[in-house]
Amino acid sequence: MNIHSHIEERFDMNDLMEQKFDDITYVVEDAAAIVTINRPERYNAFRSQTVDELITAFNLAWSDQRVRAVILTGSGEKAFCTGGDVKQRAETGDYGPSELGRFRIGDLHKLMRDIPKPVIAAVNGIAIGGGHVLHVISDVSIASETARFGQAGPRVGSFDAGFGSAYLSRVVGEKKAREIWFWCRQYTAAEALDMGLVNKVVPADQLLAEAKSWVAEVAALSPTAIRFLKQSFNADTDHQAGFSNMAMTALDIFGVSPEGMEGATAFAAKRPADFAPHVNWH
Ligand SMILES: CC(C)(COP(=O)(O)OP(=O)(O)OC[C@H]1O[C@@H](n2cnc3c(N)ncnc32)[C@H](O)[C@@H]1OP(=O)(O)O)[C@@H](O)C(=O)NCCC(=O)NCCSC(=O)CCC(=O)c1ccccc1C(=O)O
Repeated sequence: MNIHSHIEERFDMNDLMEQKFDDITYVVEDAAAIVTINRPERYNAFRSQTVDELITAFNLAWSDQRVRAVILTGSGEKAFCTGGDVKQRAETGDYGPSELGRFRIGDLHKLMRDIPKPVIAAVNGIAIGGGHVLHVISDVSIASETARFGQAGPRVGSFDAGFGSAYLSRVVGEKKAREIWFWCRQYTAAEALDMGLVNKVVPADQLLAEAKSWVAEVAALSPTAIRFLKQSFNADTDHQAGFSNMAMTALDIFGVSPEGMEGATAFAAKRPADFAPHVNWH
């Protein structure tokens, strides 16, 4: 018995896929696991439960011998993912209840890097904040012509001082990464292509077909070579996981501070945040 049949015997993937998801959908089609964030009424912002479900989905995709690459996308045409659910944060100061009592966004980032199969972000609309980070840490990004990109943390009292900033600067360079974070501007798909933030831009109605064709193409290649290569690319930036841990701890404290809460409360109230009382440089 080889290792693969052993795994299949112990874990019937069809049973595992019976999992019920509320915030995402998960389907396996040919060699592709398609993970769709499904909270269109919140522009696919994630809460703790969404992150729990994404972690389950990526673990399923990792174990499923049929799956050769994962496509991560968002439901609807408006948004890929708009990051943390700011309305939830304004309401409760956190991202809501979770399976293990923790908001495991850092675990999700690490899992997306560690899964030994390419992760393809199919960016179908706006990717902002923590949603932008999800596409940045994906192995490749394919964008619809209507997609928009940016970070929003400093506008809503948040930041990602882990992969979201350090790895972004590896992708687009220090100057551009600092511009993206410090000015919280939004960029078109064409601009994203120009700065090397995405691999390809296609018309919106061709996005999923394009992503699936990338899966079919990579599925014909050596899975072990791809696995080694992904781990080799990661090895060069894996130390950033340490910064990420510190960033999560910092954000736990900052998120509920008066300055952090002003950003979230202002967003929920649809008014500009007033950060002036929080200027405090020693
Ligand atoms: C995305 C917008 C620019 C879209 O603007 P617009 O087209 O004008 O539409 P709106 O009317 O604003 O939005 C439509 C509708 O969706 C709701 N919505 C949008 N985004 C969110 C959200 N993030 N949370 C909750 N709800 C959202 C919006 O309120 C509207 O609802 P109505 O009921 O119709 O009013 C614009 O919407 C926008 O700027 N959105 C906020 C983007 C944002 O600030 N995102 C959060 C950034 S901070 C973050 O993601 C933290 C990430 C994180 O959790 C983290 C923590 C620790 C370490 C690392 C991370 C990490 O990196 O992930």
